[in-house]
Amino acid sequence: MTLDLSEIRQQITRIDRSLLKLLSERHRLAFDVVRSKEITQKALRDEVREQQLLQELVKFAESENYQLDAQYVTQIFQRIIEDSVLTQQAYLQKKLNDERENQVHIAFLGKRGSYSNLAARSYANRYQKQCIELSCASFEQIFEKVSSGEADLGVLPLENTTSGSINEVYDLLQHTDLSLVGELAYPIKHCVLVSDQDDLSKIDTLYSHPQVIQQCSQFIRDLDRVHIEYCESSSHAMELVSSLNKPNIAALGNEDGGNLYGLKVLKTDIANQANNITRFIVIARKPLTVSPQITAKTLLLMTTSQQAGALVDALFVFKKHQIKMTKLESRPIYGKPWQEMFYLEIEANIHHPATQEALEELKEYSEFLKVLGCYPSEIVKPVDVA
Ligand SMILES: C=C(O[C@@H]1C=C(C(=O)O)C=C[C@H]1O)C(=O)O
Repeated sequence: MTLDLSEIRQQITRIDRSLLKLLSERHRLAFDVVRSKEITQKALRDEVREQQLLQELVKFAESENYQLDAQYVTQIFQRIIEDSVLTQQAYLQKKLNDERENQVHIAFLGKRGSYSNLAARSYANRYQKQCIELSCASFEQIFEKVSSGEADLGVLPLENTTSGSINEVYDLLQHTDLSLVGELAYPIKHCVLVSDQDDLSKIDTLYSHPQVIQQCSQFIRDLDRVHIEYCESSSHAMELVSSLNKPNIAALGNEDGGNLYGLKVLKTDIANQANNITRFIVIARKPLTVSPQITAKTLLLMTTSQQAGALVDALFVFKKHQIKMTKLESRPIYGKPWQEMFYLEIEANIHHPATQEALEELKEYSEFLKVLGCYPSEIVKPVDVA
C-alpha cells in the first residue's frame, strides 16, 4: 500500500474512469431494453424488478467484502435507475411523435445561466436535441414566442418545493391555446456569488430574483443589515454583479451561471430547504401523444358551481375511477371576485378510454373543463427498499 498522495489520486482517477465506462454501458443498455419492450408492449417501468435489484445491491453493499452504507448505495442506484427510465421514455416519445428535427428552439426566462436556461438545456439533452436558446424577459413573452412559432417549446417554472406555486404561470395557463407537453424536475442549488470577496460579512447588498430571495430567506435573515435589490431573474443579477465589480455586493444564483459571468462562489447551500427542487413545465403549439407504456400525467382546468360540496363531488369522480391526483391548485378568476379556477393534475393518459370515461363524468360536475395537456411523468418516484 502506498501513502503517496499523487499515486493514490492516480488510482482514484482510474477507478472513476472505470465507473464512468460502466455507467455509460448501463445507459446504453436502456436502449436495448426499450426496443425489447416496444415489441412486447410491456410497461416501461417495472417497480418489482427495481425493488429486487435495490434489495440485492444493499445486501451486497453491507456485506464484509464491500462495507458500504445502505443509504449511500440506494441513492446512487435510484439515480441510475431514474436515468434508465427517463432515457427509455424519451426514446419512445420521440418515435411516437415522429420527431426528426435535431434542433429545438426553446424559450425560457432570463439570460444565459438562469435556472430556466439550465432546465431547458437539460430537457433538450434528454431528447438528444441541440437546444437553440431564446432568452425572454417575462413569462408572457415565452407564451408569445411559442404561439408565434419563433420557439418550438417554452420552459416555465410551475412550482418549487420551498416557495410553492408560481401563480403567474398558472394564471397564464388560464388563457392559452398552447399545450403542456412535458415536465421536468430540476434541483435548485442557490449560492452567494461575488466578483472578488472572501468575507461574507463585507457584503451589504444582495441582487436576485424575488423567488430566490424568498427561498433563501432564513440565510438572509441571519446576515447583518443587508439590502436587497430585486432583479428580473437570477441571471440578470449575476450579470449585474459581474459588471459592477464591487467588493460589497453579491448575487444569489447558481454555480454554473456564476462561472459563465466570471463570478466566484462565496457560500453554497443557502436555501431554506436542502431539497430545493423546481418543477418546470414545457409548452408547445401541438398536443403530444403519450405512449401507453409510460406513466402519463394530465393537467385539467376546471370551474364548478358555487353550491356546497361542488368540488368534493367533482373530485369524487377520480376516486371512483381509481385515478390518482398529483396536484390541486386554485386561482382567482379574473373579473369574477371570489370565484376560483381549479387546476387538477392527474396521473392518467388522456388517450386511455378509462380517462375519457372519467372526464365525461367530470363534465357533469363542472361548469367549465379544459385539458391543458398530457405529458410523460418525468418525476420517477423511487421504490421503497425495505
Ligand atoms: C431497465 C429496465 O427498465 C426500468 C429500469 C430499471 C433499471 O434501470 O434497472 C429497472 C426496471 C424498469 O423500471 C428493465 O425493465 O429492466
